[in-house]
Amino acid sequence: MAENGEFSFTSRARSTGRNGLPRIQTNNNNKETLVCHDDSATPIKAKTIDELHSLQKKRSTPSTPIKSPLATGTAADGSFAVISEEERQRQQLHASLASLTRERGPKVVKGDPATPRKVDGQPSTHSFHYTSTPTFDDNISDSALKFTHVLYNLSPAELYEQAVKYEKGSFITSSGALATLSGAKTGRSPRDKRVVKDETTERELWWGKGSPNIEMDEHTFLVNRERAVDYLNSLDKVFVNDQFLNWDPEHRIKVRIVSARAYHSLFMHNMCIRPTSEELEDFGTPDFTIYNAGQFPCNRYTHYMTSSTSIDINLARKEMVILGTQYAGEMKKGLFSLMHYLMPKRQILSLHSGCNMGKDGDVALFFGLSGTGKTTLSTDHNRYLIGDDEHCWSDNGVSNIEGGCYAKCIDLSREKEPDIWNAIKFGTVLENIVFDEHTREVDYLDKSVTVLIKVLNFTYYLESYHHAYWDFTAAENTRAAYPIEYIPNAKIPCVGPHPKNIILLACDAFGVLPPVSKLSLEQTMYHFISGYTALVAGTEEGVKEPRATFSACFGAAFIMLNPTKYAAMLAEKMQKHGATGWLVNTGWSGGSYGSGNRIKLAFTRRIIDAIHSGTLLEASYTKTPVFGLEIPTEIEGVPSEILDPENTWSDMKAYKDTLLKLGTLFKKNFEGFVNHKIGEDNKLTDEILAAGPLF
Ligand SMILES: Nc1ncnc2c1ncn2[C@@H]1O[C@H](COP(=O)(O)OP(=O)(O)O)[C@@H](O)[C@H]1O
Ligand SMILES: C=C(OP(=O)(O)O)C(=O)O
Ligand SMILES: [Ca+2]
Ligand SMILES: [Mn+2]
Repeated sequence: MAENGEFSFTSRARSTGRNGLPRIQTNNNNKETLVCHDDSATPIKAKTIDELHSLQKKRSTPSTPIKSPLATGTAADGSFAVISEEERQRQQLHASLASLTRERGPKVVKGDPATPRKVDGQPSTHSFHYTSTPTFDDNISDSALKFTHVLYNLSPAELYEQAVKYEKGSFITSSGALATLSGAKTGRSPRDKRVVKDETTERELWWGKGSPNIEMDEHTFLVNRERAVDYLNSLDKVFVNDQFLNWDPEHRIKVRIVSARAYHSLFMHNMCIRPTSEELEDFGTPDFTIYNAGQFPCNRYTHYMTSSTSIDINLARKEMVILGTQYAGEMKKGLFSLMHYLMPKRQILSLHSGCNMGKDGDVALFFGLSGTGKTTLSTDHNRYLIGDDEHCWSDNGVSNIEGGCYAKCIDLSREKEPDIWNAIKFGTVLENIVFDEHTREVDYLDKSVTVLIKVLNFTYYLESYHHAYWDFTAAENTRAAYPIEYIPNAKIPCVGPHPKNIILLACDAFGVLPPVSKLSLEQTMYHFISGYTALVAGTEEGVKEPRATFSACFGAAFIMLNPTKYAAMLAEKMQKHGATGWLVNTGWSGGSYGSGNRIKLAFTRRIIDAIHSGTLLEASYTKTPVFGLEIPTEIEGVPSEILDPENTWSDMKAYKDTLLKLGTLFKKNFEGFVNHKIGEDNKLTDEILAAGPLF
């Protein structure tokens, strides 16, 4: 017989029950009651499982004292009506989701349909309370009667749960990041980006050859908008994010993002500026709204539609519609296009650049096309990160447009990029990466998901001439999106003084541009307008060759006005603030792709260090043929022989041919700009022209 006081089989005589089975006794002293009694735990308040679960979640406390439930507002007829703050917000959301052609619907309800809210107490910032909570049955009704549940500004934890529960391909990785799939598109679709041409935009925007703005009319926009809104309303629930763009408080823009996926909502939560609870309560009407119905295609019978994807911007309506692509970068870069329109109107220059600041307040901008190193090089353990991709330069200095970073993570390593590596944790969205099914450890070398898409793009090629281009942005485009504060030395608020160094990044897969050259103002403008890079894309399996890309202002896909407008503003600002321009090749050395190698990241970092510290400005220089670039003879930590590409190629004829080939490509590209005036007179324009390759 056990005497340890925990439990024992007691003697038959004393404990046999009606069925003759011995009772279990936990306490020898408790002979009277003879019930199982666990007194090791403290008693809990809940009497039922449901009650217990209700204790698990504490209601968010409103950040400001609850406003009187009855606030005054003005009704449409001008009379004073009494509406609550809740009702005002509901009407706001309803307006965002309403059809423009149907009078009834949708019925907008805040909160998850799967977890109906209790009707009691005070309103919280995150849920509305209704006397009759809709059930799933309501959704079997027709479109005018069904409920659309709005999941409004959910937290990352809530979005994780939504993603893992309802979205195929969503998993938590070993470091806590949310792994997602963006579907068939793993990069942007620049040939499917359309802008409504109306009287104003016809006059103001850049149209025609070289412009990223493919025209569409207002009516077609509305057809696509309705398609997106109908799709969103057909769902049980949609996600709504209300957030900000631009850390400059004077020029902050309020954006609303309506989307169907938790992935999209979390992505934008990370990428836009997150409002405080107070700011959210006073958010009001957004300045711009995105309708992301990316899972749903556009209709090829609709005028202007050349594929099943369309990303449509209507500046007059302050709206953007996404159909047929779930690549989240479309939203971020779509808003960037908007800023490229709004900011120059206010004499503020919008820039496709990374930005960081030294301990002494020296600011550097990093311009470059996708994959040239803006994110990698602006993330620098010895400097404050202002932002990795989109900035504004105003009379006050620089400000980041975004609240997060979007890093490429192909071949990412902890050793080479520790800050980005460590940012991939809970809250971070990881797109299209591959992980171990059991340990959930990510294999950053694995390109399987994005490689598969190369084949898909080839299918598009057969389907339509419009897609007869190589999609550079999609290949090997695995990505991580994280809030900027995940980088330990982020500068919050993300603003800084006027830049001292303007670094133009080019990934020259031809291997003929020097690792670094110091530029005159005219050369800076020439290379800024050219916007050169050459990446490598596999055309057929096993055959890879560099291809030159020229993208005005290092971001032609996003600019709205003629490139000369931005160029003139940059020249004026650089002159006024005495900034120095640099051209840094983060691409190949010792030969083109195939024979040479990509310049080691460690060497590029030493080059950038020397720019920041000012030592490179003091170095001695020689001039290169063809491009006329000033190259330093020595940089600490970098082998001197690689500073002049001529020294690194073994085949001198091949080097000279390649150099001339690239020079010719530059000249040809610039022909498109020779007739445009930059700045007040023709003097600067002529000087910029003369700053290009001469041979
Ligand atoms: N010398 C180098 N300089 C910069 N990046 C390099 C270099 N060598 C390799 N890389 C890789 O190139 C990629 C640059 O991408 P990223 O910084 O995201 O570009 P961007 O932000 O301009 O699109 C990263 O994956 C980085 O690791
Ligand atoms: C998000 C993008 O930006 P980048 O590659 O310049 O970082 C993109 O081009 O899709
Ligand atoms: Ca980037
Ligand atoms: Mn970018």
